Amino acid sequence: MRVPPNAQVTVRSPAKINLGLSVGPPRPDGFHPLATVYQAVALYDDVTATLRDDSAITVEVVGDFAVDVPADDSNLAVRAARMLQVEFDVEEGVDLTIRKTIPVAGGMAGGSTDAAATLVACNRLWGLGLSQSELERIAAELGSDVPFCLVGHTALGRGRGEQVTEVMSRGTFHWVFAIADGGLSTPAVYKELDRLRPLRRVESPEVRPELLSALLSGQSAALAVALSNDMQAAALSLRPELAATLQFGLDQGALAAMISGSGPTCLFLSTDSRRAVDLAVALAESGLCRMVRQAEGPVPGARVLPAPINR
Ligand SMILES: C[C@@](CO)(OP(=O)(O)O)[C@H](O)COP(=O)(O)OP(=O)(O)OC[C@H]1O[C@@H](n2ccc(N)nc2=O)[C@H](O)[C@@H]1O
Ligand SMILES: Nc1ncnc2c1ncn2[C@@H]1O[C@H](COP(=O)(O)OP(=O)(O)O)[C@@H](O)[C@H]1O
Repeated sequence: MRVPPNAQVTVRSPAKINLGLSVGPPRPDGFHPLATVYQAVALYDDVTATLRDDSAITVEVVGDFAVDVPADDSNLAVRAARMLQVEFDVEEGVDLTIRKTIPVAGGMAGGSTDAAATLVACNRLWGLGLSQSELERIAAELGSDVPFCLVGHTALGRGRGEQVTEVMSRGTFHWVFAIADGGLSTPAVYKELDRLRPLRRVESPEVRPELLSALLSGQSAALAVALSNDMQAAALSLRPELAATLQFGLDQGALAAMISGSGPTCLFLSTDSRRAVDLAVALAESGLCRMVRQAEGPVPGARVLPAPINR
C-alpha cells in the first residue's frame, strides 16, 4: 500500500562490529557460511534523499572519508535506490547525499549501512509503504551485511551473514576504534583466510556460548574473553603492522583488542567511558593509526531523523 511521499528524508545508520565471527569453508557459490554476532555501534553515516521529478539517481558524498567513496553508479547507496526504483516501478528519482563518518573498507560495513539507510529513506520518500521484512529481503540482495544494518542492536548472523535474528544483550559496551591508513578488500581477506587454512579441516561455523552469556550478563570483562574473529589472522597476514596497534591498546589497559570484521580497523573494549577516552588519547598520540574514534554499542539500525523545524 502506497503512502504519501515526502520531499526530503534523512536516515541515520550505524557502523557494525563482529563480536564473534566464525567462518566455515567456502560454499559452491564462493561465499563463506558464517556464524557471527553483530553489534551496531554509535558511529553513523547520514543519508539524505531528496525527491526528483525525473527518474535520475545521483549521489554526493561529504564528510571525513568522502574521497575514498565512489560517487557513481557503483556506490552501494545508488544500487539500493535503483533496486527499489526498478522493482516497484517508481517514476521519480532521487538525489542522495551521504555524510560519511564510518571508515571506508574498514571492516565496519560503511557501504552496507549506506545501502540500508537508502532503502529506508527511499521507502519513505517514494511512499512505497514497504514493511521491515520486505526491506530486509531486498537488503540481502544488496550485500550480506545490509540486513543487519537495518536491524541494528545485537544480532546473530547466519547463512552468508544475511539471516539475522536479534540476540539479548544487557547494558552498554564502550569501544575505541583505531582507523588504519587505507582499507582492506573484504574478498581479498576471505581469500587470504582460505589460503592460510587449505589443509586444515574447517569446522562448521558456530557462535561461542560464552559470548551469548557474556552479552546477557552485560559484563565487559566477560565479553572481553569471549570475543573472537576467524578473519583476524588473514587481516594480520595482509597487514602485519596492525599487530603493534592491537598490542599497544592492550598495554594501555584495554580489556580486549581485535580486528573489526575483515579489517583493517582495530577495535578495543574498555571498562567505562573514562577509560575509553584515555585509551583513545593514547592511541591518537601513538602515531600508529590514521584516526581514533570512540563509540558505544549497541544502538538501533537505520532510522529516519526528525525533519528540521523551519521557523
Ligand atoms: C567480513 C564481513 C563481516 O561482517 O564484513 P566486513 O568486515 O568486510 O565489513 C562480511 O562478511 C562482509 O559482508 P559484505 O561486505 O556485505 O559482503 P558482500 O558484499 O555480500 O560480499 C562481498 C564479497 O565478500 C566475500 N564474502 C562475503 C560474505 C561471506 N559470507 N562470504 C564471502 O566470501 C565474497 O567474495 C563476496 O563476493
Ligand atoms: N556508500 C559507500 N560507502 C563506502 N564504500 C562504498 C560505498 N559504496 C561503494 N563502496 C565501495 O565498497 C568498498 C567496501 O567499503 P565498506 O563497506 O566501507 O567496507 P567494509 O566491507 O570493509 O565494511 C569500498 O572499497 C568502496 O569502494
